[in-house]
Amino acid sequence: MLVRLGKRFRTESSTPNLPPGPWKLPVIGSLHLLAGPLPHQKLRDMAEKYGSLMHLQLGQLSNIVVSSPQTAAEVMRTHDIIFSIAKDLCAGDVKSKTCAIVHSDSGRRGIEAGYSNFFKSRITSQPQEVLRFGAGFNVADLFPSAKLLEYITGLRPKVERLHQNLDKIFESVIDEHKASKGIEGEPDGLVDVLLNLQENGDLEFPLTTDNIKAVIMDIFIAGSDTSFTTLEWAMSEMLKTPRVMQKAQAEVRQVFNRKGNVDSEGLHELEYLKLVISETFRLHPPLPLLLPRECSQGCKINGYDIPVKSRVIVNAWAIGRNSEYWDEAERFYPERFINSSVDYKGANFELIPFGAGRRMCPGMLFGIANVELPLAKLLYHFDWKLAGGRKLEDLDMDEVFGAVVRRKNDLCLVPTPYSPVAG
Ligand code: HEM
Repeated sequence: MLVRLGKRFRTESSTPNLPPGPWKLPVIGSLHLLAGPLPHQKLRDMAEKYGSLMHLQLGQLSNIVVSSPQTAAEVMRTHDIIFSIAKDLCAGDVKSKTCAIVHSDSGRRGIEAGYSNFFKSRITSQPQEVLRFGAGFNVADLFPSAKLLEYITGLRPKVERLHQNLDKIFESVIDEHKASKGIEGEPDGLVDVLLNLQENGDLEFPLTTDNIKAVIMDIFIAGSDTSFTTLEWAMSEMLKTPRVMQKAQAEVRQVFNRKGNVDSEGLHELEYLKLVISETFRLHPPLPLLLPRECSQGCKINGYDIPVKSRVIVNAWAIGRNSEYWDEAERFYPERFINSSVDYKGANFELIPFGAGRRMCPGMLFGIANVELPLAKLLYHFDWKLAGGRKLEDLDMDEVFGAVVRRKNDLCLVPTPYSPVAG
């Protein structure tokens, strides 16, 4: 008996004190509870029951789900060094190069020129596919030791095909840029900037052609759907709340009527539009679960043990709709940001559409510009109504989950051109 008791004592004392979480089945853990199309919503519902720091066993993976500003601050500010972004999404070395390039001046100018060239050409549906695979909720991802699952579920062949397609596109883009190097009148785009950096070697690290491809991919994948989705949600919410649409439109037209068109110079005068964008980020952060992090060494948070290799998921969507922090949290009400010190730049953990801490989005300023300018143009040049004579009450706000959460149903609108003279 004594031996038995001793064994039991040893086992109990070595059992980690995990954060609370739902019940689990053998092998799949709590995977069945996450079934359904919108994991960020399911995770929010579970967090209401188990708390803002929750343990969730999914297959072989131990997940820690964070759903409140305080816990997010604790994880992303205090424990940032311990949690690194999960390595399947991040060939770490390439990511740091991307960040350095996005932050460098020539990098930023190149990205602006490169974006328009790229969208004129061939990258169209690929970003969505990459983001879908990157979301980390594929069954094969949850059983990392069962390599066969990658083939049974078809994940590996699909990812490899996508990889080959993208590689061919990037290869041909790089070749074209090498061939047209030095042609007068051609502005330097992103690829030219990267090729120059590779040739002149003025970075702290050598830049290989594979690195260049990865950086291009990172920037276009991370920057295209995120901005577009925000634009679409902003338009949807304004249509649902005509008062906001009219106010935003009146502001844009008042600022730009003297010029007759919208350009980036007057954008800083659009104070109300900025509130609209903040409110859109609060209700519709394009990456609702940010990017998953991995715990590189065991640690304690709020008194609970966080095991090494746990995947840490921060539910930015749930945080933005947390009624303890936001009055009438589900209402689209841009005025809530008037005289508010809360913004989305990473210091206020109740609003983190760009993440926070060391791994915060390095493309934030560019992302905002990508939303502000087109939104101002849409509002200035057109009045909008729903297509097919549909009523505003019929406009749904259903979501579909990829790594970017976008509208489930397309937003079909009829534009009526606006003329400043008639206005
Ligand atoms: C509305 C636009 C955008 C939103 C909402 C957004 C949001 C985010 C979020 C939430 C993350 C993860 C941060 C974290 O987990 O803490 C991220 C990472 C990243 N974003 Fe953005 N982003 C946007 C636009 C852009 C643009 C335009 C670029 C590039 C030009 C970009 C490049 C990146 C990169 C490279 C990372 C990975 C950083 C790392 O791993 O350390 N993003 N973004």
